[in-house]
Amino acid sequence: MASSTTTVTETFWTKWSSNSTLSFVTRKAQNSERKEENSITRESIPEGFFTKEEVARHNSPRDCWIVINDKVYDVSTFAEKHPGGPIIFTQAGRDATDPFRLFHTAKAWQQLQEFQIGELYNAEPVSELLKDYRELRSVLMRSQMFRSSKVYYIYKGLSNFAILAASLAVLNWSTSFWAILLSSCLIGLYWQQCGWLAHDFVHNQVTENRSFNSYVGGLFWGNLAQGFSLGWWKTKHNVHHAVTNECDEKYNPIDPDIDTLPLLAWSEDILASVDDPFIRSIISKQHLLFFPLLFLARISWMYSSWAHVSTFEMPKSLRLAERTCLLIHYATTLGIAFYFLPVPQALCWLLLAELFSGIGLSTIFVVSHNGMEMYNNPRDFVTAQLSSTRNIKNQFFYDWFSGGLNWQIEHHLFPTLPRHNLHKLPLQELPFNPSDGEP
Ligand code: HEM
Repeated sequence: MASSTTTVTETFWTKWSSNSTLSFVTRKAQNSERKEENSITRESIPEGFFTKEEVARHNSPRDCWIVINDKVYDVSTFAEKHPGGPIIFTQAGRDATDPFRLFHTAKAWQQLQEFQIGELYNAEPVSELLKDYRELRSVLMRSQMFRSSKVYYIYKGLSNFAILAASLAVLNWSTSFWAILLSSCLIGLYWQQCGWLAHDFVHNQVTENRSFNSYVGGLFWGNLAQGFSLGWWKTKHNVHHAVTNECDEKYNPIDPDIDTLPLLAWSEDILASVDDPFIRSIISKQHLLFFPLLFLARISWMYSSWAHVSTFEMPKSLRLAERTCLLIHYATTLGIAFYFLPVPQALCWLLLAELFSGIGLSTIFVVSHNGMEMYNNPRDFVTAQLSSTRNIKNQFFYDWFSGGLNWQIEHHLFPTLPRHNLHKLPLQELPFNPSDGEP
């Protein structure tokens, strides 16, 4: 059995190398098929069937159809009540089969049935790439690869506290310039590492209990330890996973992580969408602004977090929990600074810690996605991920420093796969239990 597993993974990974050709060929084939479909009239389609083009016209929040496994669903009445929030709109008028699989439990698959209105007419056969991806996913499920090691996550939590303790120990030992520099660097690292741990919880990698992951793991490691809002980050990050590096045809980002105008534009097409001469002049300096801005990332994200928990859109109890945890974060950080250091040095320590943590977080994102393709022609999930996501060759330090996100492609294809299993893809011989099916 193990050898068949290896074959599936090998086949899938081999195709990555020829992916751009594959996507070009697939697109060409789709275009010619589209021309043929245009000649199809509504009368010639059996009752209960819809063409891809018909589905694509229902592409707004109030009129939202999606396709999953060649079945057509009208989610217009549900979209605003969706527990995962507005991410559902990113799939309006599209085939959402693979993004849907990323995020949901059996409960959502059941609920989905309520919304079916028909089936896709003349559904195209699934590409070999997608077929392999889906097969690989089910192999990983049957091999228990989505089960986390609790020991690993306890170790991660404890090792984060060890970094915090080291930072405090340095301040306790000396308040010299070098000690302040080292301690602020360590606390910045602590926040960054807490961020990766919150990331794992919020992706439901750590336990199967989703409420525990978000409201215990996410609130503790995200809001309290790291100082970012769970709700703000989760909504933004899940959308980033569903439509990585995607812009609309007017080059407005759909992926919020590349929504950096008026400071940075990630492609010439995005730049071309900017008319304002003042903004163009700022962007023309982006090669100079780029690295300083990366240092400021954490300050900007803390601002967005507080702005998020100040709105009244979230449930009252969650807002209270998020705010309380954020306030504890601010109070403990200020408390540490002013307990150990006089005011000017304390302020320097705080600023340096924010800057170090900012660059530590943002560089991981930059190397993983920026400089990869930005696209406005929606394509299948796997092709989209492969064209917009980059791995960094594993080194022990970088693996640890980046929270395992040097395996960014694997992470994007399987966001709920625990961090400690990412490096086992693609060629590892997996333990295989044929009795465990896909949920
Ligand atoms: C009729 C269509 C849909 C239904 C019935 C549905 C239902 C649900 C349900 C019940 C949950 C709570 C978690 C769970 O029990 O699985 C959920 C969460 C979520 N949904 Fe959907 N959903 C739909 C479409 C989509 C689409 C198209 C996307 C985007 C690709 C999406 C993204 C999410 C996300 C990101 C979450 C949050 C997951 C988490 O808490 O970790 N959903 N959805």
